[in-house]
Order: sequence, then C-alpha cells, then structure tokens
Amino acid sequence: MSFRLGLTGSIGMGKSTTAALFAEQGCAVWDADAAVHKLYGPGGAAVAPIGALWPEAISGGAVARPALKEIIAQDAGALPRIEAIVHPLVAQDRADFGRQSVAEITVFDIPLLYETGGTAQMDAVVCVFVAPEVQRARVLARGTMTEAQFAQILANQMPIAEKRRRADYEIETDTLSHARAQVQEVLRDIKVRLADA
Ligand SMILES: CC(C)(COP(=O)(O)OP(=O)(O)OC[C@H]1O[C@@H](n2cnc3c(N)ncnc32)[C@H](O)[C@@H]1O)[C@@H](O)C(=O)NCCC(=O)NCCS
Ligand SMILES: Nc1ncnc2c1ncn2[C@@H]1O[C@H](COP(=O)(O)OP(=O)(O)OP(=O)(O)O)[C@@H](O)[C@H]1O
Repeated sequence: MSFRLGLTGSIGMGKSTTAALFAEQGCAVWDADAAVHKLYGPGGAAVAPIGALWPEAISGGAVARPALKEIIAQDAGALPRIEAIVHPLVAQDRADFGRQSVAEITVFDIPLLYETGGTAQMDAVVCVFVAPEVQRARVLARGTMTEAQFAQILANQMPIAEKRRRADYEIETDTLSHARAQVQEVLRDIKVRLADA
C-alpha cells in the first residue's frame, strides 16, 4: 500500500504550492480543496443538500462560493452546517483515491486534517508554516477574501503552533527553493523508514 503523508497548515501557508513540489518528486497528490470544488460544481454531490438549506447559494446548477461566503459572514451557524454536508463527502473521495493510488508515497493536502480527525488515516503528517504576517499578506493579495472573512476562517482553524507541535515533519514556505529542499529531505527520511520496515 502507498505510504500516506498528510499535508496540512493554516490558510494560505503554502499547502498547494508544497503539494506541487511533492508531485514534482513523483508523489501522487490528493487535494481536499479540489475535491470540494468538484462537489460544488455542476452535478456535484454537495449541490442538492446545500441548495436545500440555502437556495440563494446555487447558481447555474453549482454552489456559488461568493454567495456561500456571504451566508457564512452573516450567520455564524452556517459554516458548521456546510461542514456537516461537505466533510463526509470529502472523506469518501479521499478514501477512494487512497485505495487506488499505486505511487510509493501519496500526499493528502488537507487544510483541516487535525480539526476533522483525519490523522488516523495517515502514516505521517507534514505541516507547512510561514510567519503570520507573511500568511496574512499572501491571503489578502489573492483578493478572494476580505480581512473579516480571513479572520473568521482563521478562528475556525487550530492554531498553527499546535499543528506544528503535532506534526512529524515541518516545512517552512518562506521561499520556493527552501521549501523544495525540505520536501526532498522529508522524502529521503520516509524512504529510509520504508526501507527499514
Ligand atoms: C468558506 C468557502 C466558501 C471559501 O471559499 P474560497 O473559494 O474563498 O476559499 P477556499 O475554499 O479555497 O478555502 C481557502 C482556505 O480556507 C480554509 N478553510 C476553508 N473552509 C474552512 C473551514 N470550514 N474551516 C476552516 N478553514 C477553512 C482552508 O485553509 C482553505 O484552504 C469554502 O472554503 C467552503 O465552502 N468551505 C466549507 C467546506 C470546507 O470545510 N472545506 C475545507 C476543506 S475540506
Ligand atoms: N515556498 C514558498 N515560497 C514563496 N511563496 C510561496 C511558497 N509557498 C506558497 N507561496 C505563496 O503563498 C501563497 C499561498 O500559497 P498556497 O496557495 O500554496 O497556500 P495554501 O495553504 O494552499 O492556501 P489555502 O489555505 O488558501 O488553500 C501563494 O501566493 C503562493 O505563491
């Protein structure tokens, strides 16, 4: 079976970028955010249950993220209800991918790995991190979230210090070349562990 490496961190700390570096080294990659995009898209399994609760969140047969963000901003109880719909569907997609993966190491990019108890399905966890002021600047530079939306998402995540403490490996995403070198180091270590097993 493929070695399952969970990849997590706080919002905008570089999970997707680091996942691409793992892919560059030959790992298979599964991406929780991409799975959510599929579930929210036309024909996706989350469209009907979300539309049943908030018809105004559906547009063209898909979940419209701007509308959903507006709903979350106005009703603090909305996000847990969305999560109750989305997380079991995401878990199913992840399990299907894991079963089919033939790569030596499969990376699971999961923002809420610790918050949703996903570590039980992982053989090891790597946490990406960067200074909070760099994180904030990067997230706001994308222009997809207001300061208030960023603060709300952040408040819904476990503090990064706690994630780093729990993880088996850490990768600082200050520069691309530094992150790439750390990815190579993590893979070397895992391969030694696999060879010893
Ligand atoms: C809140 C939504 C509408 C924001 O959409 P948007 O396209 O602006 O951002 P995107 O989905 O790329 O998320 C950006 C980052 O926010 C963080 N984040 C997203 N959802 C959550 C959440 N429920 N709790 C904490 N952090 C979250 C993650 O770090 C994620 O990588 C969207 O993330 C959503 O519908 N979330 C609920 C589903 C969920 O829990 N997804 C998380 C992965 S399973
Ligand atoms: N190692 C790095 N060096 C320089 N910039 C980086 C690095 N890693 C990520 N970034 C930049 O930080 C921003 C956020 O990165 P990325 O999208 O990978 O984060 P994420 O954790 O997947 O975000 P989200 O939680 O929103 O899904 C991007 O603009 C990206 O280019």
